[in-house]
Amino acid sequence: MNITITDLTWSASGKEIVKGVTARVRSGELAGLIGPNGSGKSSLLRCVAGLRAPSGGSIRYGEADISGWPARRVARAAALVEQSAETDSDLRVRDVVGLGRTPYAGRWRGLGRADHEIVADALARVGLAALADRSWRTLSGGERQRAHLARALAQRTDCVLLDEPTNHLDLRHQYALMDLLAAAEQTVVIALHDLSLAARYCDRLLLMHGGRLVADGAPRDVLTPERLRTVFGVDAEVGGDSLGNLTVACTGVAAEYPG
Ligand SMILES: Nc1ncnc2c1ncn2[C@@H]1O[C@H](COP(=O)(O)OP(=O)(O)OP(=O)(O)O)[C@@H](O)[C@H]1O
Repeated sequence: MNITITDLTWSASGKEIVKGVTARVRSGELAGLIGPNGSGKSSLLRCVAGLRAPSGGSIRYGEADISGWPARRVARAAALVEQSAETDSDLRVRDVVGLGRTPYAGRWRGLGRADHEIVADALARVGLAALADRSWRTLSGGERQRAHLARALAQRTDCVLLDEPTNHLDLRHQYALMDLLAAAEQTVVIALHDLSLAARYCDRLLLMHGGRLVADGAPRDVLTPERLRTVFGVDAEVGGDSLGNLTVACTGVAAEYPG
């Protein structure tokens, strides 16, 4: 399913935070949302996930404008993994992942057999099958992050939106997560700080700066040394590894950075 964002604006506390963003993520694409701290990535993702009502513009899933959609309808189309998604109560891991089935549950009934199978499959895909009956409280940060991804997978949506899902993960799990997303048939938008991961895995990159979308294209077109200096404030070398993957190596803080 395509996600079409048209002239999207979102304001909070009287301040415009997302400023007229227009972009289209095509069905099945893995799109990376990059930009410095405070550039508006999470705000944009939350609008796309229907959790924030835009102050202007529109978001369409396929041909349908989602404004006015009830949360349950949005949750059947797009799953969001938030940056520090917390789950307070002392649930088992499989119960937390089972929350992904909520948009499909009847009012008075719990999960059915098919739901339990979907939960087990999602846990297996993120490598957490062995921890299914563990208490949520006992999980490490990285295990929690993977369980939140499993919850999103269990939601069985056409779109998956992820806000910095790699930030607690060790290297192997970062690459495993990106492999999983790259192989997924869903439309994926992922906010990432790690530009090497973004360069290697994403079909295209959306670069945010100061609430605006300042570049949108293939990683090798977006990640130029000039943009890394002016947008991120770093000096960097953009090159390739022996497998032909694009690489970004920061060499230091740029001497001049307008912010
Ligand atoms: N509810 C709010 N009220 C006021 N300001 C907000 C609100 N939500 C976000 N902001 C501000 O909007 C800006 C963009 O925030 P956002 O979280 O979208 O950035 P980000 O690119 O995801 O940053 P990071 O990389 O640090 O996670 C920040 O300056 C933030 O302080």
